[in-house]
Amino acid sequence: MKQLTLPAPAKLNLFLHITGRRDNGYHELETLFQFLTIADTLEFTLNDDGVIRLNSDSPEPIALADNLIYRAAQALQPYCANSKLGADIKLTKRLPMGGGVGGGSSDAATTLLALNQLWNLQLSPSKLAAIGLALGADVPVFVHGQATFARGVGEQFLPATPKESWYLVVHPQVHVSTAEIFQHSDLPRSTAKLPEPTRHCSDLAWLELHNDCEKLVCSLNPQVASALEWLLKYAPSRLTGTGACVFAVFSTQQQAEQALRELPEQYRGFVAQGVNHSPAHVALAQALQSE
Ligand SMILES: C[C@@](CO)(OP(=O)(O)O)[C@H](O)COP(=O)(O)OP(=O)(O)OC[C@H]1O[C@@H](n2ccc(N)nc2=O)[C@H](O)[C@@H]1O
Ligand SMILES: Nc1ncnc2c1ncn2[C@@H]1O[C@H](COP(=O)(O)OP(=O)(O)O)[C@@H](O)[C@H]1O
Repeated sequence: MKQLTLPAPAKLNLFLHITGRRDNGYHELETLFQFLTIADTLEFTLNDDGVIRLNSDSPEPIALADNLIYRAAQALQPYCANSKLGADIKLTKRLPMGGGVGGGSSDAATTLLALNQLWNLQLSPSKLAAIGLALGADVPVFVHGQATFARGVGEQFLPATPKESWYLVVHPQVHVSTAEIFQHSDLPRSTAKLPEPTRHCSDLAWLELHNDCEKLVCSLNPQVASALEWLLKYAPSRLTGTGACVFAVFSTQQQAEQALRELPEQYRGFVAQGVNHSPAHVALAQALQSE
């Protein structure tokens, strides 16, 4: 295999509870991840000069050394017996950056999955997830590729099967710093741990759950508050991750598309379906089958 094109899907945190804080400052979370059908696209072409090149159409350029795609590829190079193996990578960016839909983490995970194949490394999913965790807390979820109830700081996973609803995701066009939210003194940090996580994930009792970052993010960013207020006129709605994106849940694509048509022009938005198997894994399996 010399070429591989894979999606890097978005995620939503259908809820996000903060249940404590560790001595190192990191927060203990309980959160439900589901993938979306909207994705960045990454095209990988094997080269034999040992160099990793990235060609990105991203509207917000990132220095190569900071790009999670480049960092993921670099993290795999020590596992390559043949030091002449490199990759030319083309990124088509569709996901809003730093919006709580996980685009950077997903790009990193797709890079790990693709180069594991192209460089024939045969690293297990657990090994790839461990390499990914060093790049970001959400990377392992994208590497495993299954909707997940996660506990701790990105290290305890239970497969989940939330309803594959349709979502209208709205980006209020502001940037929220994850680190700033987690450092804030007003962030609630003591939500009780869920007694029986699997029950909550399979029947999607998520309306009874919440996102502990939502109130603080809304109070610091009036644009997020007003986007959420607008969405709530249409359907149950919530913040994803630490924002800035907010989402509303609909039973049908038509309902979500209808609300999108009425989106005020100061926001950006898209409609996508929630899926419990990552589109990256579906595409990888198809590529391997047609080999
Ligand atoms: C909380 C989530 C939920 O999906 O938010 P989003 O980034 O998606 O909005 C993520 O796990 C975020 O993951 P990621 O964005 O990779 O965060 P990291 O780079 O690992 O951490 C950024 C900063 O947030 C704080 N942080 C992050 C995760 C965590 N469980 N506790 C923390 O206190 C730390 O101060 C850290 O330095
Ligand atoms: N390929 C990439 N795509 C998006 N963001 C990236 C990428 N590489 C590095 N980053 C950095 O990671 C940060 C978090 O990215 P992203 O995953 O989009 O945010 P979030 O976790 O809030 O959804 C961005 O603000 C950006 O600085």
